[in-house]
Amino acid sequence: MAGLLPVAEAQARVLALGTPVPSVDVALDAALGRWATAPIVARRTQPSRDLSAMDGYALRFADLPGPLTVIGESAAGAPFPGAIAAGEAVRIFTGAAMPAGADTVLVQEEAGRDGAILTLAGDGPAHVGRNVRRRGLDFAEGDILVAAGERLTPARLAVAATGGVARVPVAKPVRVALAATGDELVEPGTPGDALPESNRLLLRSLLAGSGAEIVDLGILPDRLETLTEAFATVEADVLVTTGGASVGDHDLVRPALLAAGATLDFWRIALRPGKPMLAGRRGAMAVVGLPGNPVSAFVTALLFVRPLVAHLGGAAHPFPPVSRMLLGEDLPANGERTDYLRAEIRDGRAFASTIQDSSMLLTLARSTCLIVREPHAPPARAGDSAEVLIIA
Ligand SMILES: Nc1nc2c(c(=O)[nH]1)N[C@H]1C(S)=C(S)[C@@H](COP(=O)(O)OP(=O)(O)OC[C@H]3O[C@@H](n4cnc5c(N)ncnc54)[C@H](O)[C@@H]3O)O[C@H]1N2
Ligand code: MOO
Repeated sequence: MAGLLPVAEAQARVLALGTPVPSVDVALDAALGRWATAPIVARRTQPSRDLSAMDGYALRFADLPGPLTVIGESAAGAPFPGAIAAGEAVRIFTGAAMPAGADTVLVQEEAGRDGAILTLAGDGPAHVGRNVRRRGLDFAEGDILVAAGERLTPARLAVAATGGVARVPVAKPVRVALAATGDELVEPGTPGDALPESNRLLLRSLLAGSGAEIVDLGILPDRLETLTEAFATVEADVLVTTGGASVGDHDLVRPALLAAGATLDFWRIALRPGKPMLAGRRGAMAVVGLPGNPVSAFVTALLFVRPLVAHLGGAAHPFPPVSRMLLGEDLPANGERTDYLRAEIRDGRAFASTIQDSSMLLTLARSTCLIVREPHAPPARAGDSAEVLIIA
């Protein structure tokens, strides 16, 4: 279709519309889901000294099979103060410091104990150093624990804490203004038969846990003056609208944005669902106008809005990761738009839903992935490998 922007080009242009957000240091507890804006470097070595990996006896490997004399105890947080000499052992527990002179731990299941006398009751350690965690096994002071641009996952926060880091550099919250448009829409839970508005909830949920701060503009009516006023006065890093993006007489988002002083970068993408998406700027604020159909709003939010917010939040890899999956059924040749087919994964295979209508939320809700079909892709066969985006 002439004039429609390819998806990858549209994605690059949307990222370029954003204005970088400054960094700030926050406590680890406030950083989950955000991105490190600078490398997080270990301030300590882990473990900071040689530790036992097991409950048992610290000894000198050369002294085995013994018998040995137990001269004391080393517990985590209460190390044995002295050193062991030839023929001696120290009772030791997991995580406790190795006493000076010991090089190996005999696990207690393979030890015989009679008073202070320790004997070998099994095969014993296979080699010197067995069951000892050497100083620096995990990382050393100065090592990079989290690279700039990486997401702060639970494990990365835990390694930062272990590295002696209490505050981490992240982007300030990205302010995302959300506006639904449409005279037919009511807030969810409103009695009656009117259409509950669901796109803002979808967007809030997709952005949850990424450090975004939502500026809620609510449901706006299909009135040019009201939309213009809202778009001209909102203050945010990103404005996301839904609905009113197409060509109907009541599709007023584009004229309202222009009247509000925004400039449009593009309108309409070679994408199904989501063709009528538009993008531009008003001053330093990026503007993304999503189509109103809920599935179109979901797909465009996944491909454009969440990556833009991640990019402004410092993400090195803001786009949704692509996986591969075998197709469960044949697929017909594709048309000129990149298609994101709602599909379910069963037994490791992706089955596309029979009806791919962009208004059908239940189909989307039941889907676990989107099958990506490139423009003009030839027919595909069951068992072929296909690109998918995992969505649930
Ligand atoms: N003559 C043409 N008509 C349409 C075209 C076209 O190229 N030529 N494109 C179609 C495509 S593709 C899409 S997608 C839709 C998108 O249109 P709009 O962005 O203008 O969306 P609306 O008309 O406002 O709404 C579409 C549909 O979705 C419902 N909706 C809207 N907002 C919400 C919301 N926040 N929560 C729940 N549901 C919502 C709305 O009631 C409509 O049913 O245009 C095609 N038309
Ligand atoms: O391309 Mo529209 O987004 O499907 O229904």
